[in-house]
Amino acid sequence: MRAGARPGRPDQKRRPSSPAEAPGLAERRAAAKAVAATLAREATLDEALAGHGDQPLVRAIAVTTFRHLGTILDVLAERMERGVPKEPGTVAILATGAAQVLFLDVADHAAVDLSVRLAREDRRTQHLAGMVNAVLRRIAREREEILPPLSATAELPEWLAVRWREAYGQERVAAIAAAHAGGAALDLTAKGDATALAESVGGVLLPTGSVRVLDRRPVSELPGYRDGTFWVQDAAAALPARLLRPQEGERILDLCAAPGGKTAQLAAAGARVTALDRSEARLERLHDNLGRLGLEAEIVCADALAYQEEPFDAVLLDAPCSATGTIRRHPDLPWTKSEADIRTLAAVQVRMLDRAARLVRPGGRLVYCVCSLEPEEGEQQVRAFLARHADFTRIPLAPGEHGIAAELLTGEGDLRTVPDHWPDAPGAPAEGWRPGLDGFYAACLARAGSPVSG
Ligand SMILES: C[S@@+](CC[C@H](N)C(=O)[O-])C[C@H]1O[C@@H](n2cnc3c(N)ncnc32)[C@H](O)[C@@H]1O
Repeated sequence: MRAGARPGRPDQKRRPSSPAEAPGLAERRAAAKAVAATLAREATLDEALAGHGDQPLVRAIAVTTFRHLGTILDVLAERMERGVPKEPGTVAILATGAAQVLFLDVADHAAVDLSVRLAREDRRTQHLAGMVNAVLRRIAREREEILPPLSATAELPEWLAVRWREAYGQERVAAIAAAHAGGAALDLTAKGDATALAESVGGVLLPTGSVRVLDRRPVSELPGYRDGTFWVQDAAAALPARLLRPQEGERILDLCAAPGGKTAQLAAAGARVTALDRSEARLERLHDNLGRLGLEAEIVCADALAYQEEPFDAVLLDAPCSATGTIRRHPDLPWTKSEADIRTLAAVQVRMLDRAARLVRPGGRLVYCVCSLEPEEGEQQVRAFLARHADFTRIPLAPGEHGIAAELLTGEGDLRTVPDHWPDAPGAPAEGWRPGLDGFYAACLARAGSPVSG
């Protein structure tokens, strides 16, 4: 597969619209299909939307549907005597129709009429066309009473709201949900001088060393992109590699490396990096990314759980996780993950951490991180690891180290970022500031001993 290509599904390809087809129907069909495939867990929303990059309306409808799915499902349920059907194709037609009526600048008659046409053209939903018409018309009539004031927390599925209330409290959950609505900023990591990068792209140099872009130009149009002077990486995602303190010439293993944001940081610091991942397609992206940046790493396609090698000076484990810290970018996540997924992932993380520990030389360092807000995948995981491995201790972060303020640290000195961090520009006010950080957890651990004694 070409590097960067995503697996497509034949039925997601754009059909040429026939001369008789109503204007805008092809876009609604593509959006509803992408939403249905995502709800059915056949693809992530990004994968389902691949191939529609030149159709902003398709993306806008699908993304808006997921951003407001909590409200939309409540609104539908209140207006459907028998409840909202479960079949993903039907939910997608109703939900994309409601998203247009409630949240997008689309004429009601177009939103309703095209949704009804979509229902009619599929034999599984033909019989529901009348119901789609009635429900969406009613939502359009009642829009004024439905809309203000909306609670951001209502956009979260109940299972996630409940567990976050327990972990973070009601106030923080409301702030996180509000941050989801705003989407994510564009952050860059500089290969070299971050101050010069901030100046050249007209961005803000963040205290942690990343650069936040203030305008909305496409990345490839930013000065220095072609020359490989930076890569896109959320400011929180850039912190775990900093916690590892990579040194020139050190052998470092990046254990779940693709597509390579953290590998690039380690290589740019002069470390000799082994970048391991089990996904060949994602490693191709890593290879291409390093190529653009003029950086090098040994690339290994293998299962981390079976990998054996001479122990390294340091290991970075960016473990596969529920990714609930990245909902600003992936609004479909809460609707396609479950508590069971978190339990399954947490069990894999235990095994990965134990494997990673064996790959750290005596006296070496291990950084564990996840882009998840779930304590089972973060704080609890490291506490349990330290209880299992008496030869490892935590290296706590002091407030201010790496530019990380106390509010981004746990009581134990680990990193814990949440999407509502940095509502205002840290340091000086910045015009056009876009708030927020991905939710990340990271801990730096040291193995006892010295290289000589090992
Ligand atoms: C969170 S992503 C890594 C992101 C990457 N560190 C970066 O900064 O660009 C997790 C990665 O783990 C990989 N992965 C999942 N299970 C794995 C396994 N058993 N062995 C190796 N890689 C695995 C996935 O393919 C995925 O690329």
